[in-house]
Amino acid sequence: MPQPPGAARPPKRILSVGECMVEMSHAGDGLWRQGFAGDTLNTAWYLRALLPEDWAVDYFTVLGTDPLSEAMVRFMRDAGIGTGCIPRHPDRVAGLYMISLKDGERSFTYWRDRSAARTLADDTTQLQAAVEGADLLYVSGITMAILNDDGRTTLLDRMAKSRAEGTRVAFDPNLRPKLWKDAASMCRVIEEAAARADIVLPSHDDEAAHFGDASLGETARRYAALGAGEVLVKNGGGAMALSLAGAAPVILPAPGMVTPLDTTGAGDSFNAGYLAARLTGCDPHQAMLRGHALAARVVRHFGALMPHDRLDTLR
Ligand SMILES: O=C(O)C(=O)C[C@H](O)[C@H](O)COP(=O)(O)O
Repeated sequence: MPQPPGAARPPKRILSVGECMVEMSHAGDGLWRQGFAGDTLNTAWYLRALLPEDWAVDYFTVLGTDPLSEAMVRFMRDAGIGTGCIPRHPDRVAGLYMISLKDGERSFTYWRDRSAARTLADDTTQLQAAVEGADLLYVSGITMAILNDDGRTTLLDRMAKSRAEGTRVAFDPNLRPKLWKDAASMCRVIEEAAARADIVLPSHDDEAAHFGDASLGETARRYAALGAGEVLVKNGGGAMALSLAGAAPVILPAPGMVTPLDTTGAGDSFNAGYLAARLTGCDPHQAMLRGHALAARVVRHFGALMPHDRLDTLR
């Protein structure tokens, strides 16, 4: 509907869907720091830091009624992330993960088998209500991994419907074999989800390990062939590949590597930098540079989430 002159434009809205967990990360001297993180929340966190105020960034998951679930919702709300559509499960609690580091490269141990978030697609109406009105829907392979078969079908349908209704759908395959029953189901569901996305943001090392892609270009081509109009293949801080509208991939040189302290959140923060730039009018090359600049900061920090006030200069 046309707006009367001078009327404020309604806010644009991103909805990120997935699981936020209690995070235990290194604090030095054998101590552990408790935070909150999870790939889709990490991207929402950095999107909130980067996007102007006329964008709403909302998160959809399911949490428990336990004190840590309460603290998690407060944590998101205090950061300016919308939590209004997060339902509570009466008997399940928030999941937990711990970061182990070897030369700055992270690996994760999870306690999330019965987390509340696993039920996020059990109620179709609730999910649909959360997605309604979103300009961008953001989902990852981890979101897919934590659901049961019915939940996966529900979320895949929602992605397809939202896309048909004009919501842009962005997807990071974020391959986590530990969360899947076997590699074949992981690869099948990841491709089904990617086939319902406009923007796909895979990481080449994971894709090479699980899909056998011999090059960055091959990863880009594979996802473009599934129907994504925009595929940006991340590459651990090195040169990346971009495929637009099914055209042959081009290689984008990256501006230089940094020595990481903890790579947790590198991919998620890159996605936020890239998407925030794309949503505010940058071309994919500029957006890649923004994503890279943010991820280069994040890997110099322990844990997935850097405080917003340390990101001021990136806005
Ligand atoms: O593994 C999960 O389920 C999590 O959500 C924990 C982590 O916060 C992200 O996985 C970090 O993701 P990267 O940006 O790829 O380092």
